[in-house]
Amino acid sequence: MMAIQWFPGHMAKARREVTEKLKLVDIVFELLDARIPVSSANPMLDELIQQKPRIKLLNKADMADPAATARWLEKLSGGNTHVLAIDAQSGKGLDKMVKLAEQILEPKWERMRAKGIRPRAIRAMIVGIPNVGKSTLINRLAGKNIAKTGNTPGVTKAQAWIKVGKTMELLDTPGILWPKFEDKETGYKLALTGAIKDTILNLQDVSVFGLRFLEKHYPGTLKARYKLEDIPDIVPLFDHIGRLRGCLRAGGEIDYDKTAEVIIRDIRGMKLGPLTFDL
Ligand SMILES: Nc1nc2c(ncn2[C@@H]2O[C@H](COP(=O)(O)OP(=O)(O)OP(=O)(O)O)[C@@H](O)[C@H]2O)c(=O)[nH]1
Repeated sequence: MMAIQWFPGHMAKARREVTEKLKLVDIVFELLDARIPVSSANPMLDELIQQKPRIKLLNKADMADPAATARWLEKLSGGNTHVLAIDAQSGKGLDKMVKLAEQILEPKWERMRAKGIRPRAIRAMIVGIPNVGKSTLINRLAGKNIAKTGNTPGVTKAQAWIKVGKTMELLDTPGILWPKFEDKETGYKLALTGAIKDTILNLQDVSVFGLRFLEKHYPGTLKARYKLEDIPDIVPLFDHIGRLRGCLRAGGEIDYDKTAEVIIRDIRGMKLGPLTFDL
């Protein structure tokens, strides 16, 4: 995972790089995290892409609440927006993304054929925030490990294309854009899904947000995981989980930092099952 701190200079550079790459492609795959389809979007992408065809991919669908994913697929698609749920790690849904791209670009290809131009491969790129699964997806589509994780600042290199089947060529490096920094809640969701570094937010705050979210939206799951009859207030809840999981200091007191880590690790590690945080 790339450890990016998004300072204004980095944002400007990322924007420039994505803008350059966009000129080379016919279609953009916007990779989103199926657990946070709204919070994992980059706030500037619409402006950068403008009228270029785009397919939104809800990745890590295996980690998201299937009912919520079904609702998001319906809600986000319509008009010019196409959405698919995928799982880049296992490869689920990837055949559909190539077919959908062919379908979207068919009118353009038809026009080329009508002018007597021999159709070339569709050129595509992947964009997304850190840790959303860009490299995993590129590697999957390539069928071998040729996509590199991360990039080297200051080193400009020629773009290389990966052949995906007979009809598509994919840029071998993804466009990396920053996540939203709009409000605390978005930040917590990004932290719970591993999109931002653990040092950016206070882990106790992140875990408290997680527990309150679970209490509200997935109470049965919360109770089952931590052997609760009822869900108590936040401090006794922390005490209970800390004791249950052995997060204790030398004197026997509950170690809240450790407890927070355990809760976050449980959520990220799917110990509470598949969850969606944008509902
Ligand atoms: N469960 C699950 N995990 C996934 C999926 N796709 C990617 N991952 C995992 O998510 C983590 C991040 O994946 P990467 O492919 O490195 O993400 P990236 O977007 O290239 O990350 P950066 O290099 O930070 O920009 C890895 O641990 C992957 O194994 C998926 O569909 N399901």
